[in-house]
Amino acid sequence: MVKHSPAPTPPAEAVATGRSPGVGPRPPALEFRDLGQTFTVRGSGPVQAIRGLDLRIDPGEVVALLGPNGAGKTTALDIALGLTEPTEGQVRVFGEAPREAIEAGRIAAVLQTGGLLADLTVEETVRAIAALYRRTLSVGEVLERAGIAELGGRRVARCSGGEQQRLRFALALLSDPDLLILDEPTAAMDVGTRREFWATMHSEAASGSTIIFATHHLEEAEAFADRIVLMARGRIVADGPVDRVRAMATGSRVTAVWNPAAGEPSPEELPGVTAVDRTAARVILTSSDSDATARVLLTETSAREVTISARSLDDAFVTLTADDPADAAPTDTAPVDPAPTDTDPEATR
Ligand SMILES: Nc1ncnc2c1ncn2[C@@H]1O[C@H](COP(=O)(O)OP(=O)(O)OP(=O)(O)O)[C@@H](O)[C@H]1O
Repeated sequence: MVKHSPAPTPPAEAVATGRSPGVGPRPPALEFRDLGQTFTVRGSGPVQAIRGLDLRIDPGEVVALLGPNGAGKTTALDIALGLTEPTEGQVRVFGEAPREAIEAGRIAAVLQTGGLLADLTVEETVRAIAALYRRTLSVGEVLERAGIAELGGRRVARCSGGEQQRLRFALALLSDPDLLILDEPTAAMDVGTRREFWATMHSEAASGSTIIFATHHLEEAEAFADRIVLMARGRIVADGPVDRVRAMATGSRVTAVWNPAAGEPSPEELPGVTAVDRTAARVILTSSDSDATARVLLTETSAREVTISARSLDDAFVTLTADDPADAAPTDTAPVDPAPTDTDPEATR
């Protein structure tokens, strides 16, 4: 888990009033309010890519935007970058319209694809883009920060996919942005390059940048982000710290032969339990914290033959994001599918 440097301590006056002198309260790095995006497609019906999205990301957070194909991740990021004007709702970047934030150099993006000129060298590419800005970091510094200082003289055409992606990252760093947006930045990278890329991003995050990245890889989100926003069909279906969302996505099934006696807790009261089912012989609990559930069952109740069934992370992720969006609460309390499967490997405790 990445540890961030703490936000700068405001002066006492600012603490007392909740405001910084002269500049007002610190606005969120990114805020969507009741955001909606409907695309009109000629020859077919409208496509609702984003529906009623409320999201607030504070400065210094590292947030992974997860979800299956078509969930609306790219559309949401495009709106944050001012590339798409939302059809409903509001978007603010550090309290401003996205275009203003971009003009002020406060937000930058590393997109999956993006024109790089094959015949320029890495350094020439950075110099060419730097010339478009009024003020930038030095070319040497961004190459260093992107981990490609030794590639300055190499032609872009000779760079690997991962190196080209680092070059895009160097370009994004030129304006020394406070908010970095990465849309599937490692999609074209092999495992080793991917690891190196995230190591570089770690140091950016450690210096206090806000980072939002879209990914399909739950493991990548888990390794790098401290918050996951899980989207499906244009809505948020889960939002919270990585451990919490991971627990929701990996919710286990705990079963026991148990008929609660007087004085024992009810199944619903056990820690981590999100759903309770019964068969003639057993009580079946869906739990976000199977260890805690089983511990109380074994130590504080008359339950016996306690079993825990692990669900695969991928299966759980699919279940969570495949829910009917109309039923999915846009909060961090999305339910985990309680349906047990016969093929779960069971471990008896
Ligand atoms: N310009 C467009 N015109 C019409 N429909 C669009 C447009 N852009 C996106 N969509 C549709 O909006 C929905 C959300 O797409 P989006 O690209 O935001 O999803 P995503 O989560 O980024 O998917 P992926 O993981 O595949 O990149 C999809 O149904 C997509 O087909």
